[in-house]
Amino acid sequence: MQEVIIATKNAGKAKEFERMFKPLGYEVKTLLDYPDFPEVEETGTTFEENAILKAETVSKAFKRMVIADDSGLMIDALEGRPGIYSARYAGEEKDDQKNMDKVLKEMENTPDNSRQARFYCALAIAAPGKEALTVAGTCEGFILREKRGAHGFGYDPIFLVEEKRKAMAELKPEEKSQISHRAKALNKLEELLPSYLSGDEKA
Ligand SMILES: O=c1nc[nH]c2c1ncn2[C@H]1C[C@H](O)[C@@H](COP(=O)(O)OP(=O)(O)OP(=O)(O)O)O1
Ligand SMILES: [Mg+2]
Repeated sequence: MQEVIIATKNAGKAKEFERMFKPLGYEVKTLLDYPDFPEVEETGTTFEENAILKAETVSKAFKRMVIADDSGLMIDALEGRPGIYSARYAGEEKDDQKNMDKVLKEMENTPDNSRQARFYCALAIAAPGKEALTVAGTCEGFILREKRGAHGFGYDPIFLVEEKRKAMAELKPEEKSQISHRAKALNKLEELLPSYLSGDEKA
């Protein structure tokens, strides 16, 4: 089976990429398979910049084609926060429960009709000798008032998926990987991949 390297140390993302790449005939390797590889610092100001940083750093080190994911939750009532700071919203330890608790607290007094939010996923692909390319996907929804469901990772328990009327964490993994921001971005990447690999980057 062909192999694809995803520049992530996030186990939740790794599982989702495994599920999404399997039908395409790819075995997924992530940085969890290379625990000594240092975490890439996310110094960019956009999801796209951070995804490129991660993809290019790992691609240069491995001399291989690499895909990276930078993603997060954007809440209208919080002017787009936590945004690119989603992973460390409640501190350096990247604790999903603490991050969700902080959001729930900040949204305590936000009325039901003002709780719109979206997940955003930027994927970057980098390969030796090629300029990196990015695509993005979003998933629309609302911030719940308490955690619901046990699937997924990150902010999934407090995010009501608009088209499903269920918390993201209540969706089975196969359902999430049909409708998620990550799935939509990956669909776009799939379309662009042949021309990227053949070197015709403008196509
Ligand atoms: O489908 C999702 N469902 C719930 N939460 C999600 C999702 N997608 C991203 N998120 C949240 C998790 C984390 O708080 C942040 C990603 O931060 P982000 O820097 O991209 O990932 P990370 O540091 O965990 O791993 P890495 O950089 O090694 O890929 O957004
Ligand atoms: Mg990160």
